[in-house]
Amino acid sequence: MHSHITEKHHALGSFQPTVILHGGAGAISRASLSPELWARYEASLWRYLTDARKLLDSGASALDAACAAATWFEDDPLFNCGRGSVFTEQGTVEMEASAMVCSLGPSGPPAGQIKRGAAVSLVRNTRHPILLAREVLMAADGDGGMGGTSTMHCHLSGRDVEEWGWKERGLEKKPDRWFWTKRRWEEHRRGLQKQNTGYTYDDLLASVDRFAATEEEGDGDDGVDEYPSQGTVGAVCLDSWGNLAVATSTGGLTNKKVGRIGDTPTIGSGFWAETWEEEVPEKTSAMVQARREQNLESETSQILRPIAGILGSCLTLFQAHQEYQPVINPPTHSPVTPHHSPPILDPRRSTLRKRRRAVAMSGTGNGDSFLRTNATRTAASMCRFSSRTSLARAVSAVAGPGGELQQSAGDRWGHSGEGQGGIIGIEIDDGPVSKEFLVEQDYPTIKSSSACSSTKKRGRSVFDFNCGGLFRAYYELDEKTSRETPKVMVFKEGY
Ligand SMILES: NC(=O)C[C@H](N)C(=O)O
Repeated sequence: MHSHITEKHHALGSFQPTVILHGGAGAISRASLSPELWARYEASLWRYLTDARKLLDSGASALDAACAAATWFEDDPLFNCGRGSVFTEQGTVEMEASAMVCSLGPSGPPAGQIKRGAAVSLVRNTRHPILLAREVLMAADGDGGMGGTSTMHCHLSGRDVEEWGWKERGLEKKPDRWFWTKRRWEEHRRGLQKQNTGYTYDDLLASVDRFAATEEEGDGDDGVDEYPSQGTVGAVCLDSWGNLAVATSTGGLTNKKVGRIGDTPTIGSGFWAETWEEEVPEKTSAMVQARREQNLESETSQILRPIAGILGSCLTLFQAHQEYQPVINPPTHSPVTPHHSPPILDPRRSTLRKRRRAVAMSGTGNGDSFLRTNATRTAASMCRFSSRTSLARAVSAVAGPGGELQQSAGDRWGHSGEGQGGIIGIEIDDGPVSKEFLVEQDYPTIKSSSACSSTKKRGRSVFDFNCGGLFRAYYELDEKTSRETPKVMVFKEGY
């Protein structure tokens, strides 16, 4: 089943691999999610989480592991992607997928670095749309019929790219009915209730298939009736070399217009990965810091004492303009406020060093809202342009309660699915900075911080959502024992 691991590396690197998955977000409630149905989601998420982690631990790259996890979801009719995708208004299936990578590792560019991100949309008959997105990501000049500048395209759509995937890249083609599930069909019909024509799922199966029927058929009845489909899937992986990768796959929204493109294949909206370098105060021991401060005090007083009287008020003004870094205040609309104002760091008191950081994210929810807010790049930009902002904080500001997505729905919030969603992600950096420097702590960062005794550097897995639930799976770290435990959740609290 898990046949998409392509690379094995012999020596593992200095990062502790990790993975976080989502299986969709939306107005999920206990009433709509029976214990039996939850048990099925939990089992699938658990299996894909632990299997992806095994791949990473045995040397798979972040891109391989993230794409492999997405293919497992794509074959699982429980989720709205691949087999089990929702129907369009016209009763067709149009899938979308994307992949993106970035790296902190010193060992050269990871797979796909040249292009970094790529996506496909309007995919109808490819068994694993995520593998098609991956092929577009990897396509290089003179390679398999996508020569010239076309190799640099980062979003391809429709029949031609599918044909290329099947013919040039050996991807698997499946007939329409492979993707049709009774559950999605019922959802589709319920959504179109007002125009009910009495056309049934059996009629659908009997209708003209674009291909001859094959031995494999869609999962006719998966026993799931009521739960509204939100199940876009996403996998964010960190491999041992400090590469981050994100893979996202979806059937889109139930009864979407034919031809509608959502956030999943739109770079910066439903997925993003980015690395950068920034200057931060070096983490120094308390003694060194105290000595430095003493020296600074005495230097300052030697210079200033004779002219203190004259310059007094001017100096105050001058210092006010020497603040090291703009502090991003939490958005005023967000109920999430840090308990303390972080101190302003004086560059004269700290040695600056270069720090490399990287983040990768996958979103799920109302894709049009993700498009309108450019959700995932917005969160990355908060981190990038204020080095004091953690990914946990940025994700909450965008996808948490009262955040940017919710705000974007305006008066329509709560009346439709607009604005609803969630984001998962992983953040890594190449070394610690003083705690006071960071504006964070009060956000749902999963305990996986670098502050543990292991010699491996760790990523920080994060998530937040503004709606009833987010199907998610990740590893939680016990800082005392350094043991990591797989965790599968849907609501804020346990099921
Ligand atoms: N369930 C989802 O996440 C749907 C997807 N974001 C879309 O709007 O296409």
